Amino acid sequence: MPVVYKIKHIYIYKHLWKKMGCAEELSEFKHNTVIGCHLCNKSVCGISSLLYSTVFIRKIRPFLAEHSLLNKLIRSNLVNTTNQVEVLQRDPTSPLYSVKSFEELRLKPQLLQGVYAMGFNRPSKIQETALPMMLAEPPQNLIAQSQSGTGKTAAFVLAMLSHVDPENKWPQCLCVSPTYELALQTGKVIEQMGKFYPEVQLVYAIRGNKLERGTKLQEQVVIGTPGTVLDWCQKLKFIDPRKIKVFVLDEADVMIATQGHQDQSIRIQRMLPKTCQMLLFSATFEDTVWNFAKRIVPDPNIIKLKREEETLDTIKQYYVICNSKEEKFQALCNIYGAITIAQAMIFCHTRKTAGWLAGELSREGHQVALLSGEMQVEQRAAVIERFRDGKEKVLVTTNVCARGIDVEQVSVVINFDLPVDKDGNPDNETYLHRIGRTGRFGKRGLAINMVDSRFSMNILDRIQEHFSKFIKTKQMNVLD
Ligand SMILES: Nc1ncnc2c1ncn2[C@@H]1O[C@H](COP(=O)(O)OP(=O)(O)OP(=O)(O)O)[C@@H](O)[C@H]1O
Repeated sequence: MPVVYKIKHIYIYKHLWKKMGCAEELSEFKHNTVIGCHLCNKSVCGISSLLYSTVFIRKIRPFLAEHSLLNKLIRSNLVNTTNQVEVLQRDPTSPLYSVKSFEELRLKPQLLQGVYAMGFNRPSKIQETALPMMLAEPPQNLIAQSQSGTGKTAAFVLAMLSHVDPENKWPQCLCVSPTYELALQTGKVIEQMGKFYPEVQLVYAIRGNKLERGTKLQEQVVIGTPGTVLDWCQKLKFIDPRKIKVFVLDEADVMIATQGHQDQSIRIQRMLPKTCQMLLFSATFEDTVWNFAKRIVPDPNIIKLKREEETLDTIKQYYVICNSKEEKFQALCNIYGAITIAQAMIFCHTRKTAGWLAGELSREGHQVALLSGEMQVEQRAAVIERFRDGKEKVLVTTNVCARGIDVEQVSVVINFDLPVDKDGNPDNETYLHRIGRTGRFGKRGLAINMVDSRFSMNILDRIQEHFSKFIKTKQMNVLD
């Protein structure tokens, strides 16, 4: 029997360590997660800390591939961060902090089962604070803000499922999402959370889901995009809006950034009964979002963050200086090995740059996915699905998927171009949404901003000022 080191439930065999050609002392990797292959009883080491593991990972990559362990390696990142989440949940300053358990939130047993099956141990701050308000009798309206990836979706999904009367076979909860992809994603959470509550059914009011004229929906929960939901309520009459008990507006900031969505949402809201509970969630609350929120949610409870609380400390932010687009590309190639240990998203300002970058990376032999606005929504959803499954490690995109998309393995976000609005001013909300694709629910994340001109440096300075957050500079080779 070889000597086995046990580090946090996972094993490493000493003889294999040497065989893999690892000259480094084991102690150097003390804090790392180590994984073993259960199938062939061999083992290999995986490292959770992204940055100082690159060389090591390169060395063991062939071994991992041989034993189909690449996916487990990514999982090992998650194993370690479970501890991180638990630590954060005990820190009163963290958005994941909670004093209550899910039991204390008085959820239905079927939902409690669903929550635990999803691997949630404790609620986050937003879940702990918002759920009692949302579940109170009589129902209360709520406008709520919480940082990206802190469990807002899970919070309102639990509220909706708690309010459904499964005996009544008609739509009772209506959730409006700003995009097709987000509607699908939230729908998945509803399906997972409601897994042990099969009497409650869900239907998607999204483009492509064509129902026969005269259909009267029996599903109790409807999730969709504003245009289709409006049609289903008004023109096609699949939904009787007067019977809706809970109305959720998710990602309100994204909603109002999209032409026509604000108007459609208000028209839907006007058809709902006065007694309907209105819930509005957003990660950012600029004045425009506030005005919209107050118009749509009468007499609300409000949960709001201070500006300096909006960014998450678990996401480390840096910037690197390059002199041109080509230099940015070269810099990206240099750290490619590091960013593909887990998954990365690269944001560009235009479809043209995104297309160019994805093409260049592919020419260099890197396997990347491209997601941009001109693609059909179904095509976009398929790209996201492949990325979520880890089939591609790098997703090059524009703002089209900056917001709301939840892929937990994303550990690096790169702003190939900094986000600016149409007047050339910093787009702070988009910045927050983009970097929020990493650091999901307490996981560590890295955001790298590529600065290639005085103009972009000025944008970055203004972003730092806005969030009162100092962003450090780094040399690209140091990042590697
Ligand atoms: N209590 C919990 N315990 C563990 N994981 C959780 C918990 N609540 C949510 N999560 C997980 O955290 C991740 C982020 O949650 P969610 O998508 O609900 O965040 P969000 O605040 O809606 O994010 P965004 O602002 O980007 O839309 C998801 O993968 C979700 O499964």
